[in-house]
Amino acid sequence: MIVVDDLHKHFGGFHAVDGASLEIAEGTITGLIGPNGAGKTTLFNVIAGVLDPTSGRVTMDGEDITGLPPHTLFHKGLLRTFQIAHEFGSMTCRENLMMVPGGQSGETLWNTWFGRRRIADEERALRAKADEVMEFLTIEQIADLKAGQVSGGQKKLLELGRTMMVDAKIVFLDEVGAGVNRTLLYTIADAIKRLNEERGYTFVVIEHDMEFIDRLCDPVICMAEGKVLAQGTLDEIKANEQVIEAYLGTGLKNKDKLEAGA
Ligand SMILES: Nc1ncnc2c1ncn2[C@@H]1O[C@H](COP(=O)(O)OP(=O)(O)OP(=O)(O)O)[C@@H](O)[C@H]1O
Repeated sequence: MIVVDDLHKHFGGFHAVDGASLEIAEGTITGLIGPNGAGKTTLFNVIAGVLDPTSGRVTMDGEDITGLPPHTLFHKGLLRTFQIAHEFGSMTCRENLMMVPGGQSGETLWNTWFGRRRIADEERALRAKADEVMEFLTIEQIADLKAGQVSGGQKKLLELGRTMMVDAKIVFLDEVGAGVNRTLLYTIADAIKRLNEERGYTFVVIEHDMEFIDRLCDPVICMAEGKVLAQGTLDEIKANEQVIEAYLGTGLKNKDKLEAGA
């Protein structure tokens, strides 16, 4: 589905992504792990059009999507979750979801004058969709709360919910579990699994929590120093000499991360 071929992203003389090549198969929940500074987020940002690559190629279903801007990729069904921006914190959770689909009729002056009925119909449909998404994620109870007031975990579910407002094919999740308690972490993992199984979403998940990765991901790809080191099941990755060395090379704290959940 996604093929990344010899991708480079340099910041000045620093090679954050240094010739990474990998494939994401349709229908998988692929885990992306690696020690701090391995280049995972930078790789995500290049694939999702947030950063231009220095060189290399990204294709989606055979089509070259290298360097396409996020909104173009969004319309192709490739999404990357973002934290709910501060300025949207004063809107309700439902409104945050309703804002997602672009190109609504209400956006043009013509429609403002002549299309009131259509706008009302679209708003009703959007509201129903938002409510359906919140029900799927079991967060109906926060619909009318301001997004800035809900817990960190609920915010993560809301971020995931934003990807459900459009027909996403592949979703990139960057540490959705960070700073979230275990119970909510499992709720998030469960939602990801159900979206994968019931709605056919493909996921790529960056995560440091190995238990989370273990629960969800197959295959797992390990990066270090801007390169892909290994790909396989989590057990294969954990047993890989190069992977162990890469984690050790960046200090014991990282090695503990690899072993956590073993
Ligand atoms: N805009 C930038 N300018 C300069 N250096 C950057 C920039 N963005 C990232 N880097 C550097 O690139 C390297 C890779 O960073 P990146 O965030 O992609 O790693 P990561 O694997 O996601 O790490 P972590 O697990 O800690 O989030 C880091 O050394 C980082 O400091």
